[in-house]
Amino acid sequence: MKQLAVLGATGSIGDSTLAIIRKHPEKFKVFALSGHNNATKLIRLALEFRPAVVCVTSESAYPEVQQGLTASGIEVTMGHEALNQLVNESVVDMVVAGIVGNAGMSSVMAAVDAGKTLLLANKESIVSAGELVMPRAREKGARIIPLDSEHNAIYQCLGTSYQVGERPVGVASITLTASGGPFWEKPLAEFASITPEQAVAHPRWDMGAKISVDSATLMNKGLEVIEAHWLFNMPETEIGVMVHPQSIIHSMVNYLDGSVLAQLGDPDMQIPISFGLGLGQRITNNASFLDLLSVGQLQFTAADDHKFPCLDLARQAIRHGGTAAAILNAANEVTVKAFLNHQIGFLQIPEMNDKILNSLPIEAVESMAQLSELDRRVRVLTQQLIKQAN
Ligand SMILES: NC(=O)C1=CN([C@@H]2O[C@H](COP(=O)(O)OP(=O)(O)OC[C@H]3O[C@@H](n4cnc5c(N)ncnc54)[C@H](OP(=O)(O)O)[C@@H]3O)[C@@H](O)[C@H]2O)C=CC1
Ligand SMILES: CC(=O)[C@@H](O)[C@H](O)COP(=O)(O)O
Ligand SMILES: [Mn+2]
Repeated sequence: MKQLAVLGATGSIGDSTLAIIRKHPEKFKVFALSGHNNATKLIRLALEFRPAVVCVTSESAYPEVQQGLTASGIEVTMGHEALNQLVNESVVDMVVAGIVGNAGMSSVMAAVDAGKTLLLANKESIVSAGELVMPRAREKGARIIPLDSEHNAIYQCLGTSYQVGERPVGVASITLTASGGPFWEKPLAEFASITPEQAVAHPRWDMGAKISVDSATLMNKGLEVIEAHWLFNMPETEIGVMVHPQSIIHSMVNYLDGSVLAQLGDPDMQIPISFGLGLGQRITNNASFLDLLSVGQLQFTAADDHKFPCLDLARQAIRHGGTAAAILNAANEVTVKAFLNHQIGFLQIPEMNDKILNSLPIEAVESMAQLSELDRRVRVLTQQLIKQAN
């Protein structure tokens, strides 16, 4: 029986994870759940899964959750410090990192520091702090299993002896597939009028709002190139991106001898998450089986950097090195939120991300404290830029 801490349990990754756990009560026990603002859902999940601890990271949602769980005997804690403590509990075998954004960074580092098995969906923490997280994972013996569908696909193709963080042997390059998002075929001239409602309507995946907007700008693919750079220890030049609108091939490994291995499946996060939860062993989930005859055709095209500049911004950030990716990531979190709140237009997301990335000094990455302070500073500067534009 594996004891799990499911962070971001109230979100989309939380939903997919808990749907698999529901199927395997003999294999998994939920030790802890975390949520931020959605008190009602967190209470409901806690009463269903009966964890020992529930952590509410938002101060304003805490009283409601505490009250809702008083009679249950479940311990309710509050804040990110408390979250890091529960991740560190000796009984925890696996941590599912399903928090969105840089807010997940300290708990990812806490899991790595505690030498836990980390099932990683929260890509932003690796984008910002990969230079610190990866060596610390090696030092502490923490096993990282990527849940992000592309990275999980690469991980599956690399085989069971591969350890995340190693440079894969015999590999010339990897290719990350991208759906292209909802605007792949839309003319650039129409981008200025794109609404948040249109942007979150992803054609293939059912995900949270932030990652859905990232998919629409192709920043998601940019963040994934940076994530792959750290997880697979590969240079940016060996990480290709190909638009594949059907989202059936989740990514590919191009071996030195010309062989290409790919992982295929219906676009359902339960597939990569169940591979992670099973620690490489196949366990059942609720996903459908792929029927290629009904899919019919698989298409591939090159990414369009002119229409979607965010992908290239991410490549620039890797080439700059140091704190560049953390700057880009923080700016993007703020611009995406402003777009979702109707404060800026769709085209201003890449424009402002570019402006922030290319106006701040880039430093060597030294500590988590430095990255947290930088994150705070970039958010303030990006907010100022948004204010000036309005
Ligand atoms: N959804 C997907 O299919 C995929 C997601 N990912 C990655 O997984 C992560 C989660 O994405 P997704 O599940 O879609 O996002 P959601 O928006 O659906 O869920 C986000 C979760 O994080 C919690 N949360 C939000 N803000 C904070 C905060 N400041 N501190 C602590 N917790 C917070 C939310 O709590 P609450 O709702 O209670 O406020 C919720 O539990 C992202 O990094 C994303 O890029 C990667 C691949 C696929
Ligand atoms: C499910 C998943 O891993 C997402 O990151 C997905 O890849 C988003 O789709 P895009 O390819 O459109 O970014
Ligand atoms: Mn992905």
